[in-house]
Amino acid sequence: MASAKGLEGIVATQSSISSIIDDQLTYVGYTIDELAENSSFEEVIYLLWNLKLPTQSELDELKTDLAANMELPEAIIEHLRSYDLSTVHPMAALRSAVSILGLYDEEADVMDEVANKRKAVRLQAKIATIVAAFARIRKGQEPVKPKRNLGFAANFLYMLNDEEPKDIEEEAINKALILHADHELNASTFTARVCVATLSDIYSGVTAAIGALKGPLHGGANERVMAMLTEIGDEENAIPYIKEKFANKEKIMGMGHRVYKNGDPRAKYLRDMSKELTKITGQSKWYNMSVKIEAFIKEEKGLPANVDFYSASVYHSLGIDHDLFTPIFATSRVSGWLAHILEQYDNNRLIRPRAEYVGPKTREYTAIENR
Ligand SMILES: CC(=O)SCCNC(=O)CCNC(=O)[C@H](O)C(C)(C)COP(=O)(O)OP(=O)(O)OC[C@H]1O[C@@H](n2cnc3c(N)ncnc32)[C@H](O)[C@@H]1OP(=O)(O)O
Ligand SMILES: O=C([O-])CC(=O)C(=O)O
Repeated sequence: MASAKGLEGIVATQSSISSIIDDQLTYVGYTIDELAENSSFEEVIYLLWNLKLPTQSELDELKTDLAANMELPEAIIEHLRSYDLSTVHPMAALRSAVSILGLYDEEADVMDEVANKRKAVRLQAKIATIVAAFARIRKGQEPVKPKRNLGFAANFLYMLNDEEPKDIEEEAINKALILHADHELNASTFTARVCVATLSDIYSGVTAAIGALKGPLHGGANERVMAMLTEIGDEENAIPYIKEKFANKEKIMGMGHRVYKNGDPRAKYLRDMSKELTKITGQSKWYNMSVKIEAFIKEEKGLPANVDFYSASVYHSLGIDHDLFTPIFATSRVSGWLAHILEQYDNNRLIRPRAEYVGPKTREYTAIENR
């Protein structure tokens, strides 16, 4: 039985949600380009969960439902307050809070399709609030309740900053949320599907997925990109810094991808946003540095920038704390996880691959006193 390390190239399921073909990403057949240019995040959520674009009234209903479900049970706020706020990473806080959220949902273990869709709305809505509330609590600020008249992107920024965002800020977050929403069988989505294929509940699936997204080889890379840019500090240090990383055989965060070998189609939108936003904030150096690094790594190693690379300078320009970058990714990707969870339930079979055994051949047991 031969194995494929990291399951590279293995087709593990069929899915109607998103596809990556010839370096083009589509959600339910619509290119990411059309969606990024024209749609709202709520429209994309509807698309991923229903496999069709909403009519205006369907979209209005989803928006109303999401806004109505954003508020957190007081018990979750109390849990967030109880963490060691000086050390707990927001992704760890989010992972734990989502698990705890399941304890307060009477329908958590109800498995019918309609109840699962209701839970999907509740989870999608509340994850944004958990991220914003935790960010404020750890600064000694009170959490801000969502406003029913704001869209998802604007509400998230409002709850984070206690101030309604400017149009350009709302547009940037809306586009980033669209671009991160789904990505075929990435590691966290696969994790979610493996979990719920045992017929475990939605909260377990999303909790497991958050754990997988947190790692630096996946969603956790965006925070580390900003740490790297900060360490580099100035444009002229960029190439010597990367050369040293190469000499030490260290990986450059935000570069490379398992599937895209010629370029991640999401990166160009984030690159453009980074250019615009860093210019507005008078901090073009982050963009200039990023462009230099991207070109050098492409030239030296043939590796493209992935979605995490330019999202770092985009979120930084919006004044967002660096350790919230991956939780923002989760706030978007939960829409994709939920779509895949619903799809998995719809046509389920336990996911249980095999391992190629490479340990010692069968041996005789030695009694403990003779070892
Ligand atoms: C949303 C997302 O999850 S996007 C990915 C976010 N993750 C990152 O940005 C972390 C940095 N990137 C990486 O670690 C990898 O490119 C991954 C994890 C994304 C993909 O990994 P894999 O498909 O397993 O590629 P793998 O690690 O085998 O790399 C192939 C070769 O390219 C090199 N390589 C890949 N990525 C990088 C990188 N970022 N920096 C330097 N070298 C790299 C590897 O060292 C390896 O070289 P070798 O053949 O000489 O040993
Ligand atoms: O697909 C992957 O392996 C990682 C990725 O880009 C994502 O999850 O958006």
